[in-house]
Amino acid sequence: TRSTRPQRLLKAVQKNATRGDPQSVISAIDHFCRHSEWAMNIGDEKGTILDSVVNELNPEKVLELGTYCGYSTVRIARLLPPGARLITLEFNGDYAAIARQVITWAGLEDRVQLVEGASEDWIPRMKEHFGIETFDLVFLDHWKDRYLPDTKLMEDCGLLRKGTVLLADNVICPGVPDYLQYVRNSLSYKSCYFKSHLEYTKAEDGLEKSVFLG
Ligand SMILES: CNc1ncnc2c1ncn2[C@@H]1O[C@H](/C=C/CNC(=O)c2cc(-c3ccc(F)cc3)cc(O)c2O)[C@H](F)[C@H]1O
Ligand SMILES: [Mg+2]
Repeated sequence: TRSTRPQRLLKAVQKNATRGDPQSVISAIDHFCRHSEWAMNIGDEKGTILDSVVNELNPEKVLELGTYCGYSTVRIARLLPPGARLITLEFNGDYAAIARQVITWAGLEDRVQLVEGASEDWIPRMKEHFGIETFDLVFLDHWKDRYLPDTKLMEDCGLLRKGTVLLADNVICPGVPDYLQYVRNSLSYKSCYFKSHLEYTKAEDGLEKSVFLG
């Protein structure tokens, strides 16, 4: 039967990227998505904004909601010091299998913990299962109607501390209106919008960076 797009994306990485070289993995995926088949990775333009937020924070503990093929996982993990940890949640087994291979091709498997499961099931287990008290950075890029409930769940589970940064993809396209309204009006967050474009297109999109104030 015909291969899937994530399988073809992985093939492009294995063909065009150098093992152990995260930048070549990023470039191979961006080239594939720009010239062969569009895929919903954050992409190179918004990816540069993600990079700057990670570099500014120098986070020890990072949570990613929605791994997909692992593109943003590689972007974030390549900037982390060896002692730091990125936990990424993905409940689609096919996507998780592809992402594991992409992350390993980049040579970043020792900094990344890919958990195959749903965010709503695993957010409440971060303390007892991973020994994580709070996160320094959370990257939201999963189902758009889950950004807000999962943010409230993270608050309730005590996973956010004064200064924790939430970075949300797609706040314009496809859009996350309920989440935006919440973080922009809540007294518990200082929020700002980074205007950009939908990956590999000219359509507007952007990232919302929200600092939890405790
Ligand atoms: C709900 N809890 C979950 N737990 C674990 N993994 C999850 C969970 N929910 C989803 N996943 C996992 O997270 C991923 C979901 C990504 C969804 N992303 C998008 O839809 C998305 C869409 C566009 C887009 C824009 C314009 C257009 F014309 C078409 C598409 C652009 C983007 O950058 C996106 O991120 C994965 F697929 C799913 O299994
Ligand atoms: Mg996205």
